[in-house]
Amino acid sequence: MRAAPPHGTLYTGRVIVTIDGVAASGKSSVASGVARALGVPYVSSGLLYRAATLLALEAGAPLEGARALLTHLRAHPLRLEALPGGNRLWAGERELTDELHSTRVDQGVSAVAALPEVRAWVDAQLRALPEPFVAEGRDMGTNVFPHADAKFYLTASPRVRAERRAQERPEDVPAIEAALIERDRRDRVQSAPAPDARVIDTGPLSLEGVIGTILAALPARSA
Ligand SMILES: Nc1ncnc2c1ncn2[C@@H]1O[C@H](COP(=O)(O)OP(=O)(O)OP(=O)(O)O)[C@@H](O)[C@H]1O
Ligand SMILES: Nc1ccn([C@@H]2O[C@H](COP(=O)(O)O)[C@@H](O)[C@H]2O)c(=O)n1
Repeated sequence: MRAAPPHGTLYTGRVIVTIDGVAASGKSSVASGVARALGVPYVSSGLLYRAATLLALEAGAPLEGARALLTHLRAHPLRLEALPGGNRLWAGERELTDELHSTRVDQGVSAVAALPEVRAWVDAQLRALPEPFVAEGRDMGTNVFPHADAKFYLTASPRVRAERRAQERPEDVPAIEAALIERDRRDRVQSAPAPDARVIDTGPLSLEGVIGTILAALPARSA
């Protein structure tokens, strides 16, 4: 069932909203809430990088070797399923979703995401998606959808993000914080906010507060 959108109409037609930000800043939770309110799907670009990383780790392929990785991806095509309740990632008949947020994928994914060939592979899949949708990641508003209708960029201090993530992971807060800082450093090249993005510090806000801030900032649409 679709939630009521903020302006009394569902978003329809060719509309893209981008939500980028640093690691664990709330991108997927916020994108999901915004998309539900608008009655549109959301897509988590990070899942494609995570899935490529998981397959490479399982195959024992070097994470820095684009050629071997892309050969593997062509042999095992990935499918991103953008459902209202969340994104699911499939490799053929096998669902990978629950395996994509492990610590080993967290640690390897930035190396894979640094490969231009892998970025082009992800970008092509995202640009083929039918609008409307909400897209979240690092470079949705800059590189992939520079023409997006509305752009947001989420931040929060490493400590706040680590405390939130500690509810989901076995590691303690200092270890998670150190890993987030390192992942931000490795992802820095593709993680700059778009000049026309609204930057939101989620630190003092609840999840509902961030979602409400974004919905209030969206241009009204007619059905
Ligand atoms: N404003 C908020 N207030 C409280 N908790 C939040 C807020 N935003 C997100 N969270 C919580 O923080 C955690 C991380 O959020 P989420 O997974 O959506 O971040 P992400 O940016 O998509 O992470 P990643 O970059 O690792 O994929 C989740 O447990 C989520 O519920
Ligand atoms: N647009 C994007 C999205 C993600 N990445 C890389 O994938 C990693 C996992 O992404 P999450 O959003 O799930 O944290 C991330 O650390 C980046 O290495 C990217 O480069 N561009």
